[in-house]
Amino acid sequence: MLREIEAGGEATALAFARELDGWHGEPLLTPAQIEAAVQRLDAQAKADIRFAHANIRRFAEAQRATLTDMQIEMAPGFIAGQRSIPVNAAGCYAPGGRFSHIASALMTVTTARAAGVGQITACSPPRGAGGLSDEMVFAMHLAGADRILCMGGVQAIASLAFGFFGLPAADVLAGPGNAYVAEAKRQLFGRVGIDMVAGPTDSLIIADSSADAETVAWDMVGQMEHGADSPVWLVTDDAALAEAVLAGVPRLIATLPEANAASARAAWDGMAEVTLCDNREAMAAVADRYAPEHLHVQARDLDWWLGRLTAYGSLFLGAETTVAFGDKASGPNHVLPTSGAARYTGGLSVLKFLKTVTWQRTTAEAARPVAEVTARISRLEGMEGHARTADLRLRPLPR
Ligand SMILES: NC(=O)c1ccc[n+]([C@@H]2O[C@H](COP(=O)([O-])OP(=O)(O)OC[C@H]3O[C@@H](n4cnc5c(N)ncnc54)[C@H](O)[C@@H]3O)[C@@H](O)[C@H]2O)c1
Ligand SMILES: [Zn+2]
Repeated sequence: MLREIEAGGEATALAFARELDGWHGEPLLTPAQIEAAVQRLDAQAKADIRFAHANIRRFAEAQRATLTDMQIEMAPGFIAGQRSIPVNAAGCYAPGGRFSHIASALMTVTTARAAGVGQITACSPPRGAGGLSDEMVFAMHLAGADRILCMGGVQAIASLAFGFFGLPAADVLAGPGNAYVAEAKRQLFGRVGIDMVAGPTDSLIIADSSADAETVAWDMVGQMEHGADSPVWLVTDDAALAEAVLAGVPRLIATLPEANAASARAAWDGMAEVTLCDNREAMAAVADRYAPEHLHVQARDLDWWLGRLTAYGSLFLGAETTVAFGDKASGPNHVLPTSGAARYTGGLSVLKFLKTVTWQRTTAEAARPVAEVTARISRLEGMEGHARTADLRLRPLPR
């Protein structure tokens, strides 16, 4: 699809949008359409999206503030430094196939804005003949999207990367999506930056005997709603709790609306695991090995767990919080590494939209020792051209 779209251009992207999503409208929203969606949306939805946005922005801005430019004197007169520079253009994908992930729009666009990205395009697939929902448009607009593209799947990712429809070609593509979206981003990586290759969402709960079995079971069921390929794991050192959760989950699933229950049942039957351990160190070792996207601890001594656990996308400490808080509204980003990728990366942050670059500058005097060593190392390597450029710095430069 990527090859076809690159060769065929905008017309091919639009043809896929018609074929796969039944979309016959314009790809880009006009300012009037955005304004109309903002006007139509009810006050409670607006207030809730504003609440979530304010938290996500506050967290992302604090994250940005931890990154300070630096410079050091390597030797008197020789200075080297480091700066963080935002990319020029970002493309932010919010999934919209099964669910309309307005929270993903907030997570990606808000974070790109906090990083200082110049041009941000947000996109999501049309939800029926009306295109994007009013709440999706409101969320994208509030978060600071410069343009809104009503398109999903590979055709959207390609349009962002290649700069179709007058969009600035994206330097970074961010946001979760299904297997087609993830694979398109993976194949484009190198030409553009991406946040990560995201697979189906996963969650692990650590619970000791202080946990409430019904709460643990609900937290598992809630995340199993994502579907058949979304694993949820329970790790416990309390056999009675394990038995109670095993008995409780099917009962709770049955209380959900049928479509959601079907997804949760498929995840429970196909993917879920309960692991019984001897002690908390063994539980921590299991969690580190699974490196879950979401890790929720419902156990005593939360500070011990915070210090001990080393592999997760985002950590939820205590029964008072829940993974859904992070998914929707509490502040830390929900675009997170899945399928064990938390062994080597964290989730979406301002860092994914920033380039950490370095610079150097020197006086002729301070350059001398560096030039001498550079020339000798270059000659050891057989690089005479490099050596000559260093030699030049041992004499006064012509003006
Ligand atoms: N990790 C996270 O932070 C996170 C957060 C939210 C959602 N998600 C994940 O995002 C995914 C959302 O998937 P979705 O499908 O609901 O929405 P989506 O927006 O990712 O995909 C919908 C698009 O898929 C394309 N498509 C459908 N069938 C196709 C086919 N046969 N060939 C080519 N393209 C096709 C269509 O063009 C459509 O626009 C889920 O896997 C969910 O778990 C992850
Ligand atoms: Zn979730």
